[in-house]
Amino acid sequence: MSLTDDLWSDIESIYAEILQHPFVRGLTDGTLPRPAFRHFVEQDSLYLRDYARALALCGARAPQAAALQAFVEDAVGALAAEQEMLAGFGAELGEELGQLVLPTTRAYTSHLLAVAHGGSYAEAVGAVLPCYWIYARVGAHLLEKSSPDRLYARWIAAYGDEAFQSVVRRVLELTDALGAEVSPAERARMRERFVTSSRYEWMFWDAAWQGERWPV
Ligand SMILES: Cc1ncc(CO)c(N)n1
Repeated sequence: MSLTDDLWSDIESIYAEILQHPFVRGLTDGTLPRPAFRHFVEQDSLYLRDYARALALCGARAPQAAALQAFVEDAVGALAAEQEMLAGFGAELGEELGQLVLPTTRAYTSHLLAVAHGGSYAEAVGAVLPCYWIYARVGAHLLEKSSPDRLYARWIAAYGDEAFQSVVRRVLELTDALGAEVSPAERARMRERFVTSSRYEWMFWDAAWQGERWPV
């Protein structure tokens, strides 16, 4: 099995839970309450800044120029997405978005940055991959249904669209090339990082749905 086949088989059940989540279902049927979407947009704009840092680190550590270029381009893409969250969606959501990084966002970005700084290059790729791949799969899935809500339809279009899908294909190819080189122990570590990030992806939607706050 290719590395990406192994990775996806590890998160099949997490992915199924993401598609079932009321936040995700609420995007397509339009029932998602605005405050939950607002929570998501606010936290995602904060997330994207650190995600861009993690991608830039992957790029800096990549042994080959093609991977350096891919990750650095995607870091710039994540910063553009941050601006789109703030300007494009934030403006429509009324009041200025908050700046407080909430627990799940902090936990997820801390995980990404810890692995990107302290793990191997391959582990760093394992950690960032769910951010690409789960959004591409969720985006493509939701695109089939779109949404009666104009704002949600726009969010779906951004992640379902072909430009994002091709960015994700490039990183999947690069991951499989890496899979052919790494030791079994390294492959196991990549899988662990990948599963952890995937769990955080589910938690990120759930935090917005629950209106997560710091308890004290
Ligand atoms: C939490 C999260 N994961 C992944 C993406 C897409 O890269 C995003 N915008 N937000």
